[in-house]
Amino acid sequence: MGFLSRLFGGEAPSAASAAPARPAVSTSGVQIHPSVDGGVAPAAPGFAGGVLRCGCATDKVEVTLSGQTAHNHVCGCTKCWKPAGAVFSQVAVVPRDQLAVTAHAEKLSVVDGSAAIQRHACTGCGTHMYGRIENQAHPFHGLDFVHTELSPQSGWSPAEFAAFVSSVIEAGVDPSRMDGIRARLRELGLEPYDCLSPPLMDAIATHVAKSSGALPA
Ligand SMILES: N[C@@H](CCC(=O)N[C@@H](CS)C(=O)NCC(=O)O)C(=O)O
Ligand SMILES: [Zn+2]
Ligand SMILES: [Zn+2]
Repeated sequence: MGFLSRLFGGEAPSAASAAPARPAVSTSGVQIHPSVDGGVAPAAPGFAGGVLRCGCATDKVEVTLSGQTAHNHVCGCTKCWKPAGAVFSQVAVVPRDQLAVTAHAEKLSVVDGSAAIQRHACTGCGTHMYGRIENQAHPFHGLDFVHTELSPQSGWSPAEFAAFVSSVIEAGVDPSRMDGIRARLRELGLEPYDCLSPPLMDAIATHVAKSSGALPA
C-alpha cells in the first residue's frame, strides 16, 4: 500500500462514523473552536463530499470536494486559518484530485509562498479556502488541507485530536490558560499534542527514513 493510501485510506472515517457524539458539556467555559465547542459530531455514513464557501457577502469563492475528508483535527499553530474568536483552527485533508475551485477562483491568492503548505485565501474576506503542498518530496504531497466548517453540509469527518497545542501561546494565549485548554480538549476526546498525533508523526518519519535509505523503500 502506498504512503498516501496508508495515510488516507483505512478505517478511520467509518470507525469515526460509528462513534457517538462526544460530550458537549464544558466544565470550564474554555472555547476551542465553534465546530467542537458544543461536542464533536460523528461523520455521516457514506458521506461523499460537498462545497466550501468563503465569508464574502457576494461573489463567494466556492471549493467543491468530491469525497469525505480524513485526519480532521484542531490545530493551534499561527499559520492555520481560524474563524473570528477561535483559539484553534480546524483542519482536515482530502486528496488533491478530489478538490476543485468551482466559483471565483480569481479572488484567491497564496498567503505565504515560502510555506510548505500554500494556503489559498480569499482576497475579499481572508478565509483560507484550501492549502496545497507543491513540494513532491513532502510527506503529505498529494493531500490538500481544508476547513470543513465552511460547508453548509454536515457529515464531514470529525476532529480526532489536537495538534500544535502549545503554539496557541505564540498567538497571545496566556501560558497560565494551558492546563484548562488541555483539560477541555481531553474532555472533548481531542487528545492534545504539541506537534501532530503519533500516527502522523510516525508516517512522516517513515517517509523520511525511506527517502534517506535508513529504511528500505
Ligand atoms: N509554532 C509554529 C508552528 C507552525 C507549524 O509548524 N505548523 C504546522 C501545522 S499546520 C505545519 O505543518 N506547518 C506547515 C506550513 O505552515 O506550511 C506556529 O505556531 O507558527
Ligand atoms: Zn471571500
Ligand atoms: Zn496549523
